[in-house]
Amino acid sequence: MPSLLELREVHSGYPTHPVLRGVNFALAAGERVALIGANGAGKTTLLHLLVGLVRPTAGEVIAFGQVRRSETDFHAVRAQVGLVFQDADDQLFCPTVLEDVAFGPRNLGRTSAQAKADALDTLAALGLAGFAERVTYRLSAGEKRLVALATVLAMKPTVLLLDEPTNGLDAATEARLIQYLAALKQAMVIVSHDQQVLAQLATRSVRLDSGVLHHEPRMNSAKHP
Ligand SMILES: Nc1ncnc2c1ncn2[C@@H]1O[C@H](COP(=O)(O)OP(=O)(O)OP(=O)(O)O)[C@@H](O)[C@H]1O
Repeated sequence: MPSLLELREVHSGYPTHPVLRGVNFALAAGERVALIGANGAGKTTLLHLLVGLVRPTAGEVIAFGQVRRSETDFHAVRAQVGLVFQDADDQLFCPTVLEDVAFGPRNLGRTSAQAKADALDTLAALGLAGFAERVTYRLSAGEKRLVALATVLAMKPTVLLLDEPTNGLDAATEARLIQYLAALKQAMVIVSHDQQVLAQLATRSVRLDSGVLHHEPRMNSAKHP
């Protein structure tokens, strides 16, 4: 099966130090891959490479069968690949929750009525019905995390990249979120240190260590979609 997203021999880093050294990674349809590794291992960097927010110093990024290099290339990728940032404050910038969640669908060219409907549907599906008129900056950290996820899901992306999606959630909300994500058909990469995510959601995992990506044995406990 052709990959949705792929990194081939990718190197990345900053003038002071290398972060990734020759990483090979491929995400296929239906997979939910957990990306694990110590703090500072380069997990966020890897997600950002997949959507062109960080560019490789060597190697190739391939999305939907095409090598992507320019900002225009990645603009098209970002219309189909939804990234939920590690810090929800990087995702939310509108006065109200509804405006934030409708922003993405509207930006993709949907009518304002359709964007609003998509936003309200997504909020309801995430158990956030009633949040539409809330003031975004006054939400709790956990509420912000769920709304940040809603901003991405409302765009109905083909692929989801989730950077520590369960951080700061209470146990009941986390369980509900995992169940919700497990029912989605989209392929996803999930950066997580959370055992529940690994056990219940991931279909396999990869681990970054000293800039090298290790492919872990396949997991059996999570159900494949
Ligand atoms: N703009 C930058 N300039 C210099 N170094 C950076 C920059 N952004 C990230 N780094 C460094 O790159 C390394 C990888 O960072 P990254 O955020 O990808 O790690 P991570 O595995 O996601 O970490 P965590 O689990 O703590 O979120 C870290 O050492 C970080 O300090």
